[in-house]
Amino acid sequence: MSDHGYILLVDDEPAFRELAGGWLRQQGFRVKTVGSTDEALEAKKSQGQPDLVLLDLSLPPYFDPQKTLQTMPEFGGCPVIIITGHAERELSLQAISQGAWDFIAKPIDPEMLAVVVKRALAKTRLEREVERLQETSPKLGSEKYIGISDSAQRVRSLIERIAPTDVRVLVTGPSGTGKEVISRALHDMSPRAKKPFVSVHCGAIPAELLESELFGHVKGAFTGADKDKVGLLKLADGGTLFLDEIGEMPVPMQVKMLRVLQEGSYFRVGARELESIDVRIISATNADLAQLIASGDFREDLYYRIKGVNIETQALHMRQEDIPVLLKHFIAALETHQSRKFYLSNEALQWFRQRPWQGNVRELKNTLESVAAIAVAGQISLTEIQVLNYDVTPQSRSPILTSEEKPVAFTHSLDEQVQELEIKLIRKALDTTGHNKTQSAKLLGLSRQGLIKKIERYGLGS
Ligand SMILES: Nc1ncnc2c1ncn2[C@@H]1O[C@H](COP(=O)(O)OP(=O)(O)OP(=O)(O)O)[C@@H](O)[C@H]1O
Repeated sequence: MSDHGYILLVDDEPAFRELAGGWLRQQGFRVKTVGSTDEALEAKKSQGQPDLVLLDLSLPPYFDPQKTLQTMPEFGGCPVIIITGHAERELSLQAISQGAWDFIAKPIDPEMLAVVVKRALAKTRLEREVERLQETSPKLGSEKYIGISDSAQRVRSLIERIAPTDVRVLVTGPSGTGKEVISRALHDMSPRAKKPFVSVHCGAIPAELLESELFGHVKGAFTGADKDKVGLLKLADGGTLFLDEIGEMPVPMQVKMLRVLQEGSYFRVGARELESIDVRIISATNADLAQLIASGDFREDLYYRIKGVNIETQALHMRQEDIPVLLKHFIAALETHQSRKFYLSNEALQWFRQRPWQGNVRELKNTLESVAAIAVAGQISLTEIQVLNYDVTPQSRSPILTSEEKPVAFTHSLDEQVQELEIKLIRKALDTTGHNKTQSAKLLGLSRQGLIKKIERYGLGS
């Protein structure tokens, strides 16, 4: 097969087919010529999807250009170039408005034909490349878990390594630290990505309903079961089942779940036939499962079945360096969502950096969103934070910057003061990251190259 591309030429004039087909073959294209739309669709079935279709509009059996135009979508989305008989300009324009890529008028100039065809094939190639990249890009999912700390980087690299496998994963860590974000990323980057991701909050469903929610039931299985019901497990078939707060699953249900994990099969409530499913199980908890096992509230055998690989998240106060990048990420999301810009003052950034954030990233995000909601002209400063009654004591203003901050005096030019501030911030960022330039650049919102230039300019290299 020629790798220049496969062209399907549809025209009812044998002489034209011969001539144009010959030119195109000389140019290195693989060409199939047919005389009607029926034959064209037949050829598509037997010879596969063309990269390009050259289509005469006046074709048997109807010789009706409108009818021919209606067949365009059946060529599977590849570019269609219309061949017009006698300078039918109107018709050609109409064809383009209906999705044709281009048109070319008879008598055809071979050089013109070659140009038009090459341009259309380049489009096909590009589109296929984009599709391929979208399907295979390994980073798309894990990049949603934001952070530059060692802990966040470890989490991302684990996601990338285990997502393509079917290994079971247990995500542990404090509430609001992104356990669900991780679980979704694992699914999005897996071969199951196009199948469902079904999330079950094991503690939120009353114990007596959980079995029927998960496994489904048959009509008449219990009072109120007035029709068959498909369970969440079946809905997740082929995809991922996310068992959130697995530590809260009632013990009798744990026994039933164990069977599913061991055998891949279960009974719907009230049913006699076994159901089989193929799901990947990801579980998450902020509870200490070892302690629950010791107190008899969690089955040890189930623990070993769900554990597979353990991904552990850290409380936000243990990785403060993640706060600026998380804020940047959430602000960008707000900007996209609200189509407006936000500006975070340095002092506000410091305030965000220092809070204990017991509710972790969830609390950070909610707080930012509340403050942004009242930010006049998008300015987020300590004033807005104070208006919402958050504590803004002078200590909470300390930090990166202000511990060394002097009162503003107009003894230096603005440029000099800006430079002084830049030097302080760069030094502080380098100290905070143990002189890691990539991380420092991220903290400062600069490119690595940009940071290196500034370090050289100010003579800050050690
Ligand atoms: N590293 C992160 N990157 C981006 N967003 C994050 C990150 N961590 C948490 N979030 C955001 O914080 C919020 C809480 O995250 P998530 O629900 O995944 O936490 P969780 O650990 O599953 O919480 P819980 O234990 O309470 O269920 C979500 O809005 C999520 O998008």
